[in-house]
Amino acid sequence: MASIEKDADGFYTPAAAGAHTHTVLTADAVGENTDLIKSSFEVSVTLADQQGDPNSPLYSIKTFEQLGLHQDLLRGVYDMGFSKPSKIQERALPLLLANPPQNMIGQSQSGTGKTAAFVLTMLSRVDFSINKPQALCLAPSRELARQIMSVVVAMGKHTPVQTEYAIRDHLPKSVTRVTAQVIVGTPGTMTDLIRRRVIDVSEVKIFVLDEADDMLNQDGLGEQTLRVKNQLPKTHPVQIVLFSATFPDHVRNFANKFAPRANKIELQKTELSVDNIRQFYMDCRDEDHKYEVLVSLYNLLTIGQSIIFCQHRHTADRISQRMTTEGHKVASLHGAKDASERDAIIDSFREGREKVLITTNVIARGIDILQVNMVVNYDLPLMNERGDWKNKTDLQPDIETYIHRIGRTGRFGRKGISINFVHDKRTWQQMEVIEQATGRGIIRIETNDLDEMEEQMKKALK
Ligand SMILES: Nc1ncnc2c1ncn2[C@@H]1O[C@H](COP(=O)(O)OP(=O)(O)OP(=O)(O)O)[C@@H](O)[C@H]1O
Repeated sequence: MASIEKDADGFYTPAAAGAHTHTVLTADAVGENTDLIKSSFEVSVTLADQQGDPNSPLYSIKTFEQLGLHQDLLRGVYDMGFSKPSKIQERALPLLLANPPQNMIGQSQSGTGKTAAFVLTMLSRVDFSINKPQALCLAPSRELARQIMSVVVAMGKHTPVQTEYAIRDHLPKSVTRVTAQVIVGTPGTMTDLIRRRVIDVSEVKIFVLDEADDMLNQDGLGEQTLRVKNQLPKTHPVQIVLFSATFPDHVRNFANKFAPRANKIELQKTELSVDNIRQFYMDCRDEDHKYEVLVSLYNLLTIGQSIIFCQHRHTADRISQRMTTEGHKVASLHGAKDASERDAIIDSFREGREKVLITTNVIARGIDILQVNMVVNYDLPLMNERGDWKNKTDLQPDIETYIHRIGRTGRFGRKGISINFVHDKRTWQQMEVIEQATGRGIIRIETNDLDEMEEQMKKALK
């Protein structure tokens, strides 16, 4: 790997922002004035405004043409309806596409378009005349791996790219060789397929970790992720690309070793979450009251779509079963369900067939469903110092998971709201810690004042 010149602190500093243009759809361009068209028109106008605001993470002075993408990929990007790059895309893509390839540690808020940045890089690195794996991408959940793959397929639509999954229960045991060029998966299955030589890594040129801080967490997926990296060829450089909305201090050192001499795009601690997500809390009397409050919110939860996060699988099961018995339509998703069941549940939620999804941290990261306008932290995310929440001692608020959970709403400049349930002094203090760490106010709403909640919701989502 060629060494890279950087500033005295070792960081890449992008050029100062200059003039910008607004891209606004005209009423004629959107056609008839149905509600759906009107709302997509409003979103487009808002996005265009934000993409022209230098303080927004969606801001860019460049066009996709100026970022050095191949014509076929540009067509893919425009087919997806993107008109201008976001800040992370504008800053990261020229560095990611430079030759010789350079490593990257990239940070940008949730919902600001990191996926496109690394997917376009993977597709740019592939030699389509070689039928061997060349780009590997790992994510912490099968749901996220499947979503990333949908972006690879959409952006690569005008290329001959072949793709394959490395997720549990996907490839039949009879498959002995994968010829696809881009492989997206989870670390356990990826390691296994490489070890069994079903995936031949001899031509791999780029290795991407989405949600990289999670993938490198030494008490979680870190060991398996490192195993994949150690299986990669030593005969030629492999570009290592790490992306996340969060990089807590305890994984930064490991990230720097994992992606040596990387170009870095970093956020300040005060910029971690986007301000289009309004945060609220409700002070419940006890655990059982939390359930009653959730049920009382059902009508508001179903205005758009909502995701309810619990700390444990059994809580997700318990409240979804109880709500279902009481006549509400909800789905529940967690890691103890079968692979095929998980796929069916998330697909059905994505298609809007269910409006309320009760889940655990399994989909706290990366999942991109634009209609989700509400996130409820039924339980606040907690962990102990070692990043382990199963061992109940010494549990502290898990700031990173909180940021990712609320980031399931407010995607790419849209408005969203989050509601935290607290029910005793301890949970109240935990929420205070979260409020301080994220630097954003969390507003109280009375548990019995649904009118106030509705009013606040209208204001927040306007
Ligand atoms: N340049 C663009 N113009 C319009 N929409 C975009 C653009 N780039 C990305 N998007 C859309 O924005 C949404 C969020 O993008 P993406 O899922 O990549 O966010 P992310 O930064 O990876 O978020 P997270 O940290 O939650 O994983 C997606 O629906 C994506 O299609």
